[in-house]
Amino acid sequence: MTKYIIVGQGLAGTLLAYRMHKNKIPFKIIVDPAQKSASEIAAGLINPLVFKRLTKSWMADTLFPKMYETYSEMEELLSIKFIKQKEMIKPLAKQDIPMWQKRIDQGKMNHYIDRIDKNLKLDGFKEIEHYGALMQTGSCNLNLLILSMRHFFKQHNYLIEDHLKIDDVTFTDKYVHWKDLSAEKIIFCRGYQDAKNALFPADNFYLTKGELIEIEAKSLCEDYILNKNLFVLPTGNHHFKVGATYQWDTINEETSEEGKLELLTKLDKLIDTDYTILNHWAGVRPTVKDRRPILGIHPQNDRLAIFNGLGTKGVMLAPYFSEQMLELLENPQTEINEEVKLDRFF
Ligand SMILES: Cc1cc2nc3c(=O)[nH]c(=O)nc-3n(C[C@H](O)[C@H](O)[C@H](O)COP(=O)(O)OP(=O)(O)OC[C@H]3O[C@@H](n4cnc5c(N)ncnc54)[C@H](O)[C@@H]3O)c2cc1C
Repeated sequence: MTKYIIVGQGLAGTLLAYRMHKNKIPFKIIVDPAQKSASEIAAGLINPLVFKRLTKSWMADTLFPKMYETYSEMEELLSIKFIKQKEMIKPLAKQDIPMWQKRIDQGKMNHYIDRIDKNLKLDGFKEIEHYGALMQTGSCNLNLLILSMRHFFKQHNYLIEDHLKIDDVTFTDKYVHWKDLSAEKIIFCRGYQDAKNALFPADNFYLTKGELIEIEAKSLCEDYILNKNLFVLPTGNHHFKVGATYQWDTINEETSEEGKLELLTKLDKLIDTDYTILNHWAGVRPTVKDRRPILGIHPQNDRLAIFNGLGTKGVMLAPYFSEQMLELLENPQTEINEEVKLDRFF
């Protein structure tokens, strides 16, 4: 008997489980390590802006402080560093400059835009005529975070490595049961696998496949993250993650030659140095039709809950919304953000 069963140990399950541990709430977390997880391959880029119309990312001012606070707590808990802050350089076309200047003059993005400038020559990159430089940007080494937390959960006897089949989950008056485990509630955090979860309404996800590569480039500058149509993220030892693609027509976890070609074509427009491809990954982002996370307890079955829909920005969203999710589980009357409520699909 435990209080909560969490299914899935990607970013969503990991952050929710971390909060339960922190609050000394009994739980078990089930993960099938053979089931691919977007979190284990994602680049983990942290970027507060949406470049298209140069706006702040949804709720950035609220999400950012919680994100840095939570990850630094977890770094301390695990005695490892998985967050790296690094300035991001966004090469600009001449016609972009007035909009960037306007945003700087308006003063609403002073936390995030450091400056616009020109003529930047970085080792291994083609000369950048105009650019914007961003602050509070960086990356989260998600693979390290997820696997270190898996080790931590194992040590504390929270983790069950198994594949959960929906048909094996049963409900009685007050409890939910799976194999020999019983709990007050089960929370699904299975990433894109929950797009086909028979226990919840269908057709709310609009999944996005993504591919990225890792390269080694001995003479490429490692001081900044470059972001123009794709990102070039230094990860140390002359290694860089380069990504990502957005594909909506074919949803699977297979790497493709087209995906690789798309990335290499864009990369070659940005850099002029030799490199070797070390890795190529593909995964599926749990993106929702209205682009908002999904949090909630099932209105017709209060033993059933979901925390999902972290989409393209899981690193920013998971810390804040895992806290809201736990508050909701502990007190179902808690008012959470309207836009993320599971109720919107009923
Ligand atoms: C190519 C790519 C690049 C990305 N880049 C970024 C980025 O730069 N920045 C950013 O913020 N976000 C990025 N994302 C998005 C980010 O990865 C997601 O928002 C986030 O990882 C989703 O986490 P999740 O826990 O919901 O899902 P997942 O990470 O997919 O986790 C699902 C979990 O459920 C488990 N599971 C599934 N089915 C079962 C079952 N039946 N039984 C037991 N366990 C099960 C899986 O093993 C896994 O542990 C990227 C995604 C992709 C694909």
